[in-house]
Amino acid sequence: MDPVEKNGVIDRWVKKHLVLYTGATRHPFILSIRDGTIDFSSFKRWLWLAVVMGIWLTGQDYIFVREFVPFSASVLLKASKNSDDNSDMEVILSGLASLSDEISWFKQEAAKWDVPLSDVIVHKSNQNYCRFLESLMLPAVEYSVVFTALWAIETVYQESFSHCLEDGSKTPPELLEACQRWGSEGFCEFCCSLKKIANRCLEKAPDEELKKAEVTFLRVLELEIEFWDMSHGGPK
Ligand SMILES: Cc1ncc(CNC=O)c(N)n1
Repeated sequence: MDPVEKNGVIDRWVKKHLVLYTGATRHPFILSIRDGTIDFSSFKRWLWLAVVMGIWLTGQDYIFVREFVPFSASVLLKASKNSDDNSDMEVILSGLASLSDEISWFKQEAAKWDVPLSDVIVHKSNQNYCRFLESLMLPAVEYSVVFTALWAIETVYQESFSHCLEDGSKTPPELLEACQRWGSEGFCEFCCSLKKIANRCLEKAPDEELKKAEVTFLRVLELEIEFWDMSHGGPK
């Protein structure tokens, strides 16, 4: 593939796999937070459900994030060894710093709702996702491949939650704080930095590696959809 054609790999992939991408970033769970698409008689019940599901997913997300931290650290390690740009490390490090903040927030939320995080039972979909992260932590997995995963994981959350904050959304106030965590301007800029780095790495990647990164991108989208799907399965 000639270099011009490789430009903006990420945008090309998003366009090519738009159905799956939209499936992850506009999942019915997210749309139900945003739209309040319900008849008014059941509004209270819906609000209650949304809040309960939000809290339950928070417990699952806490478990996910505890696996996502070592994954991000493994990307950092690869950056220190393979990257030709020193600023990659700073971007990854800032991501790790916000994960530290996020873990404290999860604990605080759990205390507020009186749900002990130590008792959370890991859902099968979440377990699959954590296993996938583990497989990416192996030293042999290329920097461009893991970076694509990092970009995709963060961006699905950013796009989903910023959608819940757009004008006209009817997000329950109890969930606003969660939405602001990932829907904020700052997190959006962070995802943009991730995208630039991912594009830079992918432009230089040999075709074989590029194929692997694309498959990894699709796997993240599927796993994110399955993560949201837990909201109608409930605790299992
Ligand atoms: C399932 C999932 N995907 C992405 C994120 C966002 N990254 C870190 O917080 C998250 N918390 N959980």
